Amino acid sequence: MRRTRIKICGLTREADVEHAAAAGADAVGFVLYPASPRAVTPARAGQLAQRLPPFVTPVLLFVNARADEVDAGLQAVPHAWLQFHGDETPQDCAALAQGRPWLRAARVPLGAGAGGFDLLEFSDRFAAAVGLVVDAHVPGYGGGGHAFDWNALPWSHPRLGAAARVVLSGGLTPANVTDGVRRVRPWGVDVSSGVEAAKGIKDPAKVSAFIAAVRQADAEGT
Ligand SMILES: O=C(O)c1ccccc1N[C@@H]1O[C@H](COP(=O)(O)O)[C@@H](O)[C@H]1O
Repeated sequence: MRRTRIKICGLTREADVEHAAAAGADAVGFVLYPASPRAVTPARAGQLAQRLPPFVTPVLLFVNARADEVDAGLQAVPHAWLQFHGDETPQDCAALAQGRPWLRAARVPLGAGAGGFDLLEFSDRFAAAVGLVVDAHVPGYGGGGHAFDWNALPWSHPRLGAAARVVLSGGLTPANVTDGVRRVRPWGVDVSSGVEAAKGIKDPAKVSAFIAAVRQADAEGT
């Protein structure tokens, strides 16, 4: 059976970290972007990451961060993966990551079609990324709770390795993620708004429902 990897992002509370891990998340995200309503400091991310059991990966999310800011995050959470969600070039990402695994967010315009966004070109440009978080283009760079047109991109193209590098993101919810996994067949999914009670506050029932909805699509073998 396929097993779509699941990242729950934008955590700010110990209880939410512990629930996400217990419910079956593969990764949790901490937003180190001060302008986000879900922002945490590096020190706080370090405290939260200590609540994770083995094999659940902490991911530090940055938007156009300086090297010293990324360094501070990695000092606080040394085993973290990195997610670059801004305008970083491939060279920026490689330099900032210092050999750590990193993901790069792609931002697909909203509305019908992909609005000129070329996923294959993006994938080639960011060939050194371990994964591409394919998100909607929203103000504030991300976390907007809006889904783009999943039918507009060539997910099964061989240049994407049958979507093996794709993490579907943007406006996912317990109600739509089963359909998203069926259509895209991504390696993973990433969610923030769709499992929240309020910005930065996760709803445990929504987190559990989201993970169950992903597993439903997995069980269908699609
Ligand atoms: O969560 C944020 O506040 C955020 C801010 C800046 C960049 C990215 C952010 N979050 C990421 O956005 C996507 C989609 O989120 P949503 O599910 O639509 O709310 C996801 O990768 C978040 O990690």
